Amino acid sequence: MAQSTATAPLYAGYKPLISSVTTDTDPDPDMAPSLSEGTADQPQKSQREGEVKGASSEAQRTKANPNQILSASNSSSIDEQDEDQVGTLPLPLLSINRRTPTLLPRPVPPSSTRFTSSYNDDLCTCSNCAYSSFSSSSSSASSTSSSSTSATAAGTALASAAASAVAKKLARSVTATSIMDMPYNTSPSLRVRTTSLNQLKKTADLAIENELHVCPSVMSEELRKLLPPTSETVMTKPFPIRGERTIADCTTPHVIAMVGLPARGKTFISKKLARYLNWIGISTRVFNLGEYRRHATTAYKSHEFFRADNEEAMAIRNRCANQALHDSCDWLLSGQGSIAVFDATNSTRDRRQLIHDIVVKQHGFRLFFVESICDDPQIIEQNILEVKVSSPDYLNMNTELVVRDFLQRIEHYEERYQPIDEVTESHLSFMKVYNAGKKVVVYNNEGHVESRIVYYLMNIHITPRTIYLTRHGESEYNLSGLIGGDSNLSARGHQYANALSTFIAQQQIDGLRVWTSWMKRAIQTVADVKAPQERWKALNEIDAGHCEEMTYEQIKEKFPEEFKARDVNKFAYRYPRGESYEDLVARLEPVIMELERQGNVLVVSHQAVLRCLFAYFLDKSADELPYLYVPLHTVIKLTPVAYGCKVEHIKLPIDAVDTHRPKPKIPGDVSEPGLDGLSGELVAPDGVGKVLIVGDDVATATNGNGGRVDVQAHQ
Ligand SMILES: O=P(O)(O)OC[C@H]1O[C@@](CO)(OP(=O)(O)O)[C@@H](O)[C@@H]1O
Repeated sequence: MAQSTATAPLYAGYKPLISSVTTDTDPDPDMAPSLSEGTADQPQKSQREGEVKGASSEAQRTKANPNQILSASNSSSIDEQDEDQVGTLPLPLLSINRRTPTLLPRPVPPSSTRFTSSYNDDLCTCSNCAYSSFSSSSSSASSTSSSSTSATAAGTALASAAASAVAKKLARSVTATSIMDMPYNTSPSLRVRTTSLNQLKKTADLAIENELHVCPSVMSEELRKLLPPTSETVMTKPFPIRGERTIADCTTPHVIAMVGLPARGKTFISKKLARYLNWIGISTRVFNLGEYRRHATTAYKSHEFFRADNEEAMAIRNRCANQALHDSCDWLLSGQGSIAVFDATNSTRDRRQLIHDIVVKQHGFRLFFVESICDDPQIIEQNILEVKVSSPDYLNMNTELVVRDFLQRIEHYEERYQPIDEVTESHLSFMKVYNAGKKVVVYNNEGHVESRIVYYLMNIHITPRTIYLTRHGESEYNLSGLIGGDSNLSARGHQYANALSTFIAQQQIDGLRVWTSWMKRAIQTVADVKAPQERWKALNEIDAGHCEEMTYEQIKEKFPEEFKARDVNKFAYRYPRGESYEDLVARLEPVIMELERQGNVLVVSHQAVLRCLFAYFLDKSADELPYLYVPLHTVIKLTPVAYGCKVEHIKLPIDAVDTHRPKPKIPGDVSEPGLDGLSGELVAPDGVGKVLIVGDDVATATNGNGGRVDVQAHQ
């Protein structure tokens, strides 16, 4: 609804031009009352002038207010618009006017079937299928159609109706074409949409140029391709990208409420899910009830606190739950975020009903429950040992005591636990994950965001594994400071390839798989690595478009404004005819999804691509992402632990140039330090990361042992 309200101003100024459409004697006054305002006698010349004037003022308006364009560009908003408003656009109506006499009479559909979003349902103007579109229409429509072959007065009226209908359809196209005037810096998502809207414009032009009355079913293949998108032809990217989601997919805030007994991995799921959603551009925050409880109470003493008959404690727990839930909703209401994950046990029906009342009934948000069910004692014990022993609740308590206390805590919850029930809670939307993903049940899945969450949670696993990330060896272009391209490795790059294969062999990694981009420098780097290899085009380096194979200095000289713009917002900046980091994240989503499914993997890719992958594992923001330090000749070892990821940097001792360009203080400045020598920092997040430099023996072995490297000091 908000969308159609927002689109209204786009049409507001066009009423006078409607007067040019006079042959439309639409029998249905609801359809387009404004269409009857004009006269048939106005000369075509003035009509054309009006047409041009209208078009240019439309363009100006469009430029002036991209927000309106946003609304208009949304295909659903176009489809849902008030037909009156749509019918007021001038441009194609004139063309239709000229061609009206050639239109064949055809049946008028019942008003309820008119102007649906698919052209297959449109009024068809060819004699071939006068009946086909509306074969199920009312009998009066059918009887009208029986006389369609004779050019009677009724037929003429019908032809006008048809012309009007087609005009309206084209009016939509013209509404859409105005989007082509959008400013260059419009969000990438809109620019992608423009592609399909360009098609709409061509549709209008071509349809006018060609025989407008030709039915899609008899149109040439080429012309049909240019028709407005239908559910079959609609052009979208495989994955929407950051920012776009917040506009399009996530307009309704969501609360994801966890359900389950303690030690069922709820916090693991919450944190991991939030990391993923933030990475794909949906602002997400976890509200953990345990933290509220710790804040509201003095030091935790024992499981007694969680007894169902401990009224005092129960009052505190309920207060904390209310507070956490209200904070989640307030955060969503403030517009800072799109998804709040309410990480609590929510283990009774009453609690879930309360959440539903507040989230859905009071605020009108979407609510999705994720219940984690686990009856595998091994998984539960592992969970307690991994995350509960180090919990602030159990500071300085020995492991055995912790396990015993925690198991008793679980028992208290079990007394009152009511798993989500499909019958009594059939109004809820939820998924159940059994034994860390062995089985998944989805119920009342309500939309795109939920679907993505379900898909993601179906892919993650908790089997221990390690991911190794490395850039290719130093390339010839790295040596000369050129970006992009597809050059070979330098001599030192080949040395790194040798050292890497030895290092990997030394690690004796179980079931290792090697993934590389399609670029020569990446493939050459793993030539000697003994493991199954896969090439991913998605791992190719960022496409620098017109700036490919140039140095930063050359870009600055040739495209100074572009160069500066990239420094201002490196994440969102898209190279002319190339890509942005934002695009990269979208392109890499399938890679992340597959990485989540896999065991041990070595990924050999490029500076920008690895920054994106690294940011996912390290939960880095869009601002930090394009500046993460990913130096050459260094292996980044990622080991998932508890709620995060352990990071180790293993630098193999082969020199390489430093290609990192830190964010300059002044956008566009290339004189900043950092272009030579080490400029970035190896990231050691949360104190768990380590920088490891492999000993000199590797270099010696590389040089003096026919490529057989003896790697040792990397633990
Ligand atoms: O985004 P910035 O910091 O420019 O880094 C990306 C650049 O890194 C480079 C090297 O400069 O990657 P790589 O050598 O890993 O393929 C370029 O090809 C690429 O354009």
